[in-house]
Amino acid sequence: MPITLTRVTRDFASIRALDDINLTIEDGTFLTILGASGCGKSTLLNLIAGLDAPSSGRLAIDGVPIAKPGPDRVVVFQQPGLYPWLTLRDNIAFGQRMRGSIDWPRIDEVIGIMGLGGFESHRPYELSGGMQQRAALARALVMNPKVLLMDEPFAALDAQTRHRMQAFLLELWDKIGATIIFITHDIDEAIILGDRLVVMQARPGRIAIDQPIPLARPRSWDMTLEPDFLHLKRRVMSVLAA
Ligand SMILES: Nc1ncnc2c1ncn2[C@@H]1O[C@H](COP(=O)(O)OP(=O)(O)OP(=O)(O)O)[C@@H](O)[C@H]1O
Repeated sequence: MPITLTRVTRDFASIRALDDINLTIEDGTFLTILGASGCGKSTLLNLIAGLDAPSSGRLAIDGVPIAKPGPDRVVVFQQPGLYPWLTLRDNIAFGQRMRGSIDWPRIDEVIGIMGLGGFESHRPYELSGGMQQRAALARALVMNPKVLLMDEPFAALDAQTRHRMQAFLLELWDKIGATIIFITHDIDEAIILGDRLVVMQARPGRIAIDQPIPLARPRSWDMTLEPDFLHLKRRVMSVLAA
C-alpha cells in the first residue's frame, strides 16, 4: 500500500512552505526529490516522517493517517549523528535498544551487509566519513523500515566516496526492497538513483516536475552520457533556472 499526500499545505507564519501537494508513492519506489534551497523538500520529508503536521490536507501510509513517527519510517540525515562515546556496534544497536530489545544476530548481519565488519568496536572518530554514513544507514536498516527517508545523506561526502555510497545504496535497495525517498541538490545524483523524479519550486513550495526516470537498471555513471539522461537533465535545469 502506498504513501499518499492529498492536498497537503504547510505554512510557517506567512511562509507557505508547501502548497497543495498531491503525491502517491507506490511501495518499493526509489523517489528522488530535487529543488532549490527553501522549496520545501525537508518540510515534505518531515511530514512523511511524522515529525511535523500539515496545516491542511492529509498524509497516509497504507491507508493509515500519519500522525507521528513510526517504526515503519526512518530518517537518514546529512550528518551521520553517531554517538561519539559508543562503539560502532552499539551505535547501530541504539534504535533497537530504545525500542526495548536488541536482535544482535540482525545487528551483525547488517554490519556485514554494510561492509563494516572488523570495525565493530571502533568509535565514530576512528571511521572515515563514508563509513560513518554507512553506520548511520545501518542504524536505520536494523529497524527493518518499510520506508527510508533520506535528507541529502551524501552531501557532506567527497565526490569519490559519494559515488561509492550511491552504488552501495542502489545495491542495498535492490536487496531490501524498501521505499526510498531521497532528497538531493545534485541533479545527476537524482537522475541516476531514482525510479521517479520530483522537482520542486519555491514560494510557495510546489511540484514542478513529477515523472518516471526512463533509464534501465542496473544504473551506472556511463548513463549520464545517454540521450534519455541528458534530455531529462536539460528539462530539470530549465525548471530550476526559471
Ligand atoms: N520550523 C520552521 N519555522 C519557520 N519556517 C520554516 C521552518 N521550517 C522550514 N521553514 C521555511 O519553509 C521553507 C521551506 O523550508 P525547507 O527546509 O523545507 O526547504 P528545503 O527545500 O529543504 O531547503 P534546503 O534545500 O535549503 O534544505 C523555507 O522558506 C524555510 O525558511
